[in-house]
Amino acid sequence: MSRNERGDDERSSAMSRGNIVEVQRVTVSFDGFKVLDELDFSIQRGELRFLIGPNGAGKTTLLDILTGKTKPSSGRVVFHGGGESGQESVEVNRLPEHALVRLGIGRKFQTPAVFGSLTVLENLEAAMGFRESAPGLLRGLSAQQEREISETLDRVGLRRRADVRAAVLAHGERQWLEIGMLLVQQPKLLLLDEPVAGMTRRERDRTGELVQEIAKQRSVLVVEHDMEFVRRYASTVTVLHAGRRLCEGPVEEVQRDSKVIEVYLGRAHDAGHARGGAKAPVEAQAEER
Ligand SMILES: Nc1ncnc2c1ncn2[C@@H]1O[C@H](COP(=O)(O)OP(=O)(O)OP(=O)(O)O)[C@@H](O)[C@H]1O
Repeated sequence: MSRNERGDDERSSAMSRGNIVEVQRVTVSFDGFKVLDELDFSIQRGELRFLIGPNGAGKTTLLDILTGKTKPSSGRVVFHGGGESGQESVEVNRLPEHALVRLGIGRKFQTPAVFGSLTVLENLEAAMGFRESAPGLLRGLSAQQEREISETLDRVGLRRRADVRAAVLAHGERQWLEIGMLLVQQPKLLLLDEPVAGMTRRERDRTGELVQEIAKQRSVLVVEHDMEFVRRYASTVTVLHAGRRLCEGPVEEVQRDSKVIEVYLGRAHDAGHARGGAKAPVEAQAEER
């Protein structure tokens, strides 16, 4: 190996030490159509990353790849949060979804998956139980776990709603409860799919602050169409288009990029006439409800 090659190798291993997950030349094809096209993508430890792009760009498919729901046609996904140390590299494609959840890849879908008949507190306890093995569950929660649940109630702002049944929560509260349920499972990488969809402005602001708070302790990837929210709470943004990375960088740079304006942001001003069936970013939701 030449000195140059060794240098490249060392640099790439130094880079991967800083990354929690790496998507390496991943292609996903459905009926010969490439939804992800030799995509390279990574997220650093402790990073808050936003992912935007027109409809059909492959954003959801990328989340599916990261959680093991969809297996790539080629390429690989490496999660650097495995093993006892929480630093070991694990190949995502080789593990079933539930194993990846236990390893620390947590995902929140657009529709909250909370138990309506249970209270907020009971939902958090149930989620904590999922972290445990069956014998652990039978022993009940430890004092430490109860402390964690209590801290989570404060973090997601649901302390005063602890004994309320989840079925009667407001839309925003239900979303925060689900985020809380993910947090008690201690994910190292948290994936949020359009977390502010359908929220009022106040709920969006609280969610933005919550997401930034969470990202101080773990890596977070947020898929979002609401550009007002992205501008306000994102630092680094990746723009996906036709299964490839179109642009990546600070939000101020990304929104000035002519390619991004052409394929995505420009459509905000032409929402009713978006080309190729693409949906415009949700600027209108920024209005006070
Ligand atoms: N299981 C599947 N079988 C066939 N085609 C699929 C499947 N899943 C996704 N696709 C196609 O892959 C493309 C990308 O879809 P994907 O949902 O990843 O895009 P997206 O960027 O998340 O879009 P949106 O913003 O609308 O959620 C779309 O054309 C979609 O129809």
